[in-house]
Amino acid sequence: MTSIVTLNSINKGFRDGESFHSVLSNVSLTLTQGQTIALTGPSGSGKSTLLNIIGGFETIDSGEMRIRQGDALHSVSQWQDHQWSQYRRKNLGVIFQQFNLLTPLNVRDNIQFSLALNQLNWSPWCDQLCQQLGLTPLLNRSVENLSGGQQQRVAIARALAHKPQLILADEPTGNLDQQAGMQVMQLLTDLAKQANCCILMVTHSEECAQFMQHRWHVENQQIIVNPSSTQLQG
Ligand SMILES: Nc1ncnc2c1ncn2[C@@H]1O[C@H](COP(=O)(O)OP(=O)(O)OP(=O)(O)O)[C@@H](O)[C@H]1O
Repeated sequence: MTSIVTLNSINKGFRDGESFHSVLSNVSLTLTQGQTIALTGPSGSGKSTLLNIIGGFETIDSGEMRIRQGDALHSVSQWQDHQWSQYRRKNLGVIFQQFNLLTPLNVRDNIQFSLALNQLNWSPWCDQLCQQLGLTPLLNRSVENLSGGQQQRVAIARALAHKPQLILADEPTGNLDQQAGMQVMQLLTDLAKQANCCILMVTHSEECAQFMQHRWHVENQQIIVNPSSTQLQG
């Protein structure tokens, strides 16, 4: 199994006035190529914080994070902004609950925009993505006029268009009804498998978690890998 991100004994907390609030304590984990993980845990336990650390949107207080670029894992401790930007553009796809599409643009331009950031052109893979996501007839439609399920399918196409090694998803079906949510989960997992992408997905939904191969549960500043049902209930 090829490791793409490793965290080694990392700590993260936030300062609140005079006090310090520890969120993740001495956490070690490895994300590997093609692995899919549901990240669950109580509200405020640190799920989004973990996603933000792995995406380079939050720094760690101590410990070591390493990220694969090419043939090797590199420590990010000395990375400058431009190295984080390059990592995010090339290696990362992000899917949010609120879709975060460029609303004045049509479907094709939303996907093309993300490719252009990597100096990539529209490829047969993009045609395949659109086909499987049911977006081909919608390519010239403005995204603001699409339904929630359609918009989330555009967000998935955009996140996967450059075949990133890692997809970070934060409640990707949180704004969708049950049926659209399950359809989006099926498409996301099928397409990520075709592209050999790892998915780390925050979810509060048991149905969504079932689509992932693994479950990581955040509680008491720790991550429990593949928890028992007793641990999930607390
Ligand atoms: N930028 C910040 N400044 C201060 N505190 C923060 C910041 N970001 C997160 N926190 C705190 O860290 C803790 C973990 O927050 P986080 O958003 O990671 O939780 P979560 O598990 O994703 O919660 P939810 O399921 O409610 O979205 C919370 O107590 C939150 O208030």
